[in-house]
This record gives sequence, structure tokens and C-alpha cells, in this order.
Amino acid sequence: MSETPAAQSGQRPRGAAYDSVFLRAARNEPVPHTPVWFMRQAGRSLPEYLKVREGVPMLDACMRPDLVQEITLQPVRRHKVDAAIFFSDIVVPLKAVGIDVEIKGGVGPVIADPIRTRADLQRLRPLEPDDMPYITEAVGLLVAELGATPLIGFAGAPFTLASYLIEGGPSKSYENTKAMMYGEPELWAELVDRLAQITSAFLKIQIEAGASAVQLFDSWAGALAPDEYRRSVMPASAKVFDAVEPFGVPRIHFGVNTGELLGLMGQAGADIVGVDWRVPLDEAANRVGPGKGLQGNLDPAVLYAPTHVVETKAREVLHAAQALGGSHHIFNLGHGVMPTMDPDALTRLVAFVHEASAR
Ligand SMILES: Cc1c2[nH]c(c1CCC(=O)O)Cc1[nH]c(c(CCC(=O)O)c1C)Cc1[nH]c(c(CCC(=O)O)c1C)Cc1[nH]c(c(CCC(=O)O)c1C)C2
Repeated sequence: MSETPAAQSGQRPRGAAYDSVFLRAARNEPVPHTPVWFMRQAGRSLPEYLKVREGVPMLDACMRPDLVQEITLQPVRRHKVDAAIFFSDIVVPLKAVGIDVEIKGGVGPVIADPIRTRADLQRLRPLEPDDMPYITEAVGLLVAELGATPLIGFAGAPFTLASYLIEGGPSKSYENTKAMMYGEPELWAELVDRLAQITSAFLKIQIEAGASAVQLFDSWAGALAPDEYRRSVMPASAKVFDAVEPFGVPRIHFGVNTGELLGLMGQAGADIVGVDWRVPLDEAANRVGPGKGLQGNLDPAVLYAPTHVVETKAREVLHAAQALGGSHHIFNLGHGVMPTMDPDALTRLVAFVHEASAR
């Protein structure tokens, strides 16, 4: 993929969102309050989402800029979050390179022919800049409409994508994935290398179209021991972070159950490390080390408790984040919004975080 002039010079024009609270916090500049957004803030918890998705398969929706624009904006309008996250899915770039993948309701991504052999690897061609005109168009429309609200682009990390490609769908134990990683390390290395290219290209497409931060989801990396992560996964994820580094946008790295991996996930090249609810943020700061921001980490299930409990728990998160000196924290849940969550509880939480962190 050829470098753009912006990437070559290491500079991007400063968009309208440059001085937003979210991007200032991401750069560790002083902010008037802690910014907040939610992973999976768009989606089935919102009645307006269910309405526009009626009769449209998930991956078809991801390829329609008008729907992507509307769905991405819905939680921004409703909750007044400090950032939008692009509505798409981690498997969209796999579909763009020709993998037969579908998102089944109530299940998740399902791959028709899993990738398990060297011959299968040939089906995973590089992602070219022009493969996703619908993404470029949707990001462009969104950034224009969002104005001073930043748009977070995202992609799946090589390990998490590999787990879907090898298992053929969601998994709890990742046995086929680990069998390849342990038993055929050369084939594994080639697979995650190809995925690093695809993921880097997907992120670059979003950044070049105007996304002003990116999040790499290695949602399932917590299934790995630290040594295995360091040896078999971190090099491919580091390639992705290196590939987008010249654009100068904040890079967030997130996974679930990654308490033992937080230091390595930072070292892979992230500016901000996402933390689930299992490790308090002050302890996470020790594990990640100085110079990086943290994102998180309210247990999503807390949102099912009464408002005063949500507020007490949110205050605990804000308090633990003070170990970072105040600015370098982005409030989020420890994982995604659940489909059965009360959207009003999320709206109240945004207002509460803004108020309780005002300085
Ligand atoms: C960031 C993002 C993702 N998916 C979607 C978004 C859009 C942002 C948003 O909704 O706010 C839409 C997005 N993607 C999907 C949905 C639900 C489908 C629908 O509404 O019909 C939505 C709204 C489908 C999907 N796609 C995936 C799953 C998980 C399956 C499993 O448990 O293994 C599911 C259920 C794969 C996937 N997709 C994603 C991840 C990483 C985030 C995470 O850890 O939650 C993962 C693991 C990322």
C-alpha cells in the first residue's frame, strides 16, 4: 500500500474534533471533565437501532453508508457521549477480501470454510485501499456531521480475528486456534502476519477518511498466558500499531480478561490501554507503566443495579483513575453495552461522569 503525503510527513490536518475533551484526554492534556463513551454504544440496546436495522442483515447494514451514518450517530444524540465509534464489525475487512462470512443473530460471526491449513491461507489476500469505498464514504459523511465530536475507528486484532477464522465462529476455549498456535507456529505466524496487513489497511482507510482515534479490539487475547501472548500474538499486533503510528492519532488497545497482559498490551504500541472491570485502574496503571492513558472500567452489569449504586461504582472508577494524575483517563465500561440494558441508565451515567469529574 502506498503511503499518503499525510503519513509521510507524519502530520494530519487538525480536524474540527482536535480540541475535543476526548482527544485532549487521549493526549494527556488538561480537560474540564473526564470524557466518556461506551463500547457497543450503538446496537440492540437502542429502539431506534432496531427500527433502522429491521430486515437488513448486519453485514449489509455495514456496507450502506446511509445506515452506518444514522446508527453511529444514534448514541451520540441520545447519550451525549464524548466520542462516536464507527458502526461496523471486526469481520467486515475479512468479507472485503473475499472470506465467506455472515453475522448470525444471537450468535455472531460465522465463517463458511474455516482457515486451518496452508492451502486455506491463500484465501486471505491483502486488503487494498480501494476495497472498501463504502467505508471511506461512511466515515466522510460522519466526520462532516459530527463536527467537534471525534470519530473512533476500529479493527479486530490479529489474534481475535484468527480465532473466528480458525474456529469458524464464536468460541469459549479456542482449541483449534491454540492447536495451530502451539502445533504449527510457522503457519500461525503467517496467518497473523496476513491479518496484521488486513487490520492495518482497514485502520488506515478509516483514518484517511477522517477518523481521529483508533481502537484495536483483541477481545479474546485474555485466553492466553503472558509468555504465549508475547511470543505468538504481540509481534503481529505491534505491526498494526506501527503501521498507523505515522498518522499521529491516539491508539487504544482493548481486550477482556487481560489483567495479566496489560503491560504487554501497552508495549505493543498503544497510547491508551483498555481495562476490563477485573483490575482496578490504580493497579492497572502500575501494570501498564507511566506515559500511557487508561480506558475503562465499570462492570457493565452494574448498569442493571439502581441508579445510586451505578453512581457509587462510577465514582470508585473515577477515584481509582486519579492514580493517573487526573487527565489521562477515558471513562468506559469494562466491556460492551449489553442488548438488554436500559438506555436511560447509560444516558444518566454519561451526565453523572461529566458532573462528578468536573474540574
Ligand atoms: C466496535 C463494534 C464491534 N461490533 C460492532 C461494533 C460497532 C460499534 C457499536 O455497536 O457501537 C457492531 C455489531 N456487531 C454485531 C452486532 C450485533 C448484531 C445485530 O445487531 O444484528 C453489532 C451491533 C455482531 C457481532 N460481532 C461480533 C460478535 C461477538 C460474538 C462472540 O461472542 O464471539 C457479535 C455478536 C464480533 C465482534 N465485533 C466487535 C468485536 C470487538 C468488541 C467486543 O469485544 O465486543 C467482536 C468480538 C466489534
